[in-house]
Order: sequence, then structure tokens, then C-alpha cells
Amino acid sequence: MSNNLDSWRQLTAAQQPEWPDRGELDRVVAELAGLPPLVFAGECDNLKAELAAVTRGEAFVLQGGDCAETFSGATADGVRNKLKTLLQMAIVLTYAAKVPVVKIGRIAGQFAKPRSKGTEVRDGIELPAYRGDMVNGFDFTPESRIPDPGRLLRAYHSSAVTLNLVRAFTKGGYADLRQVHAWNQDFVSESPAGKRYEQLAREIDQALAFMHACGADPEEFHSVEFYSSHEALILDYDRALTRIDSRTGQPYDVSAHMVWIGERTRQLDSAHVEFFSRIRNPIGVKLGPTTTAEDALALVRKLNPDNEPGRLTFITRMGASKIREHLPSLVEKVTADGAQVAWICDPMHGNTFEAPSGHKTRRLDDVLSEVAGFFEVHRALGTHPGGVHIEFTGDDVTECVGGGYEIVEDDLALRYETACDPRLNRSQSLDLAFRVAELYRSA
Ligand SMILES: O=C[C@H](O)[C@H](O)COP(=O)(O)O
Ligand SMILES: C=C(OP(=O)(O)O)C(=O)O
Repeated sequence: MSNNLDSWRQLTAAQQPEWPDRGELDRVVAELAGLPPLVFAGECDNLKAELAAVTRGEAFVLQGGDCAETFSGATADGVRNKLKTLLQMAIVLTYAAKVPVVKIGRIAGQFAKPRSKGTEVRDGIELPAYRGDMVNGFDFTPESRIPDPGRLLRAYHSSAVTLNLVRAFTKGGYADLRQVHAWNQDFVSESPAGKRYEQLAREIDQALAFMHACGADPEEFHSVEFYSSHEALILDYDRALTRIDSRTGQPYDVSAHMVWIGERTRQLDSAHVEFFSRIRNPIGVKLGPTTTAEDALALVRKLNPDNEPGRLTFITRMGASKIREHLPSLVEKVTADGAQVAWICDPMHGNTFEAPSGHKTRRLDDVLSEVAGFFEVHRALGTHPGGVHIEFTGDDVTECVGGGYEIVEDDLALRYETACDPRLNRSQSLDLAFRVAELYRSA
């Protein structure tokens, strides 16, 4: 395949900022192109191999993090809390699924957001929509909402800081299995939802005690592989961070291990699909409820012509009320075609609604119902429910309703901190992990 990494420039790229100063953008892009990679191509290949195991039904993906990372959120506490929650979820899922859990953060690069409207109106004042810290500011002022190419550089540096913390936390003892399990025991004993999971937590405890007694103490108990991912929305940024791998001569987007194409930019003839067809990272595509099997198969042919397992993951986000109706024919036809793809479920983006207070929110029950539907559909077809993709934070925010502490719509204003869509808080995320574990065990 020819590696014209700029072929996308001839095509329509939706959701791109209207940069006021093209010259400044060109200067920033040139600077980005000279900066070191954030990840190595070999690490991307390792993730691809792990995702190939997911495709074969031998592993499960846990992908999650902020809807929109912010520059101010790149702190040691913020990153640690997110990692802690994700590791807690992973241990429960590993025990229940009896397969390795591939851990991927929506982290260290998730700074750009596609929006359904170009502008936002507040009290009769209309301003350009916030498009993520990589593009413009969240403050509702005309100055802040002007796209600023300098933000692409800040996104790069913020990603580097975050990745540095991620690597230190995951390799430096913080991910110790017994420690992570002890945090889960705290959740089970202290949270209102926890009671239900006592039995599962006890079993994990016994399994760990047994392995300890046997003297098993492998390196995997003390550190974990953790990968970064984001929606590669702003093509100038991801193109500037694409490098030719010296081992293979192939291009990799070294801004993250995995990148995905969003539901709003996945058209077959789009600039995004063209750009993704040229890079060699493992990639994802979000598929909403209007996706036809023909759309999915055309994407397979364009994005994974060699049918390489691990290269392509479909992240379905149908909505709780639609998944049981729409997902079966998609999975059935893609599978019948012999396409090697991993299927994972994003139970967030099809379940957003606006509360009377004006806050965007999601019901934990809808999220759980979509995940349950995902398992039901795959079980009925004999295919592998390969993972979940969620928006969450390790903090006790009040952005989604429901859960053990029963957040109701009137509570949303108490701690609503997301810069874009509502995230599950720590307790709701753990609740979800234990529920997915129950789904596995009920198989
Ligand atoms: O995270 C996803 C999208 O960016 C988000 O759902 C768009 O939200 P909007 O409809 O408020 O623009
Ligand atoms: C925008 C997102 O999702 P989708 O493309 O599925 O709407 C997202 O995951 O941030």
C-alpha cells in the first residue's frame, strides 16, 4: 500500500476547527512534527497483538476515561484516581471473565470533541461551541472560544505529562494486585451497592490467598500494561505526530497506542477514514444505531484490507433501547463475511439525555442495560462480547444518575465537573464492573 499520509487532505474533514490564522497553524504543526513520539510503534504492535486475542475471544477490553480531558486535569491526583478505578474494575473482570483484560485509557490525548452544533447559546448569547482543550477554551467568552493552534502544542505536552504519570503509576508498584483488591474490598464493605458483590470479592480474596500460599509472585502481580487512546479528530494534530517506524518502514500515529474514528466522522469517503487507512496502529470505529452491515463491511475493506486480527475494533454505541434490535444483523453479517474484528460496547453515547436542570446526563440503569444487551446479542450469535468502552472518572462527581448512592436529577448540580459529556463516578464505575462480572458468570 502506498503511504501517502496526506491523501486525506483532498477529502472532506468534518468537525475541524476554523483556525483564524492558517499561518500560525502551519507553524505549530511544523513544530509538532519535530517533537519526539509519545508512544513507540512497537508498543502499538503489542496492543494490536492483545486486541488480536480479543478478536479470537481470548481477552476482554476495558477502555475508559474522561469524555474530554482538560489541561488543568493533568495532575498526579487526577491521573492516579482514574488509574486506580480502572485497575479495580480490571481485577474484577479478569477474575470473572477468566481471560486477560486489555487496559486502555481514554487518556493522554483525549482533548478534542466533535459537537452536534457549531454554536452554544446561553442567556441569548451565541458563541462557538467548546471543542475540547486542544481547540478552544471552556469559558463562555468570545475570546476563549476562538480556536487557538497553540493549544495543539499544549495538548502534546499535557499528554506527555499524563503518560509519564501513567507509566510511573503502572510500573512503579501502585498497580500491585493485592493492593488493588484491598481497594475493592473497601468498596464492597463501605458502599451501599457493595453488599451485592461480597461473594465475588470473597472469591477473589481466596484466589489471591491461594496463589500467595503457593509462592506465586509473578511480575504481572506488581505492574500492568496500560495503553493510551483518543479520538483522532483533529487531523492536523494526528498527522503531525505520525512517524515512519524505523523497524518496519510503516507509518504510526505515535500520539497514542490506539486511535479511533467517531460516529460523526466515519463516512467511507471521509478524510478521517482515509487518514486511518494509512496508519498502522490498532484502530477503532464507533458505530451508532444507523450503521448498516454494508457500512461496516465497507469500513472493514477500507481499514483492514489484509483482515489482520487486532487492527480493527468496532465500538458499538446503539443506546439501551436499540441495541437488541440493531446489533444482531451487524454482527451476524460482519462475522459471516469472515471479517476479523473485535467488538466492544460503548454504553455511554447512545444513552445521553438532558435533565430538566439543563445538565446532560445518563442513567446508570441504561448503561447497564446496553451492556447486558451487548452480551445477550453476542451470546445468541456465538460471537465474543469483547469489551466495554466507558466515560468515567475516579472522583465522586455527580454527572450520571443512579448507582448505589442513588444520585437523582436534583443532585446533578452538586458536583458536575465534566467539560463535555457526563461520566460515571468511581462508585458507579465499580458497580458496572461487578455487573459485567455477573454477566460473565451467568453465561
Ligand atoms: O462526547 C461526545 C460528543 O462530543 C458529545 O456527545 C457531543 O455532544 P453535543 O451533542 O453536546 O455536541
Ligand atoms: C464523541 C464520542 O463518541 P461518538 O463518536 O460515539 O459519539 C466520544 O467517544 O467521545
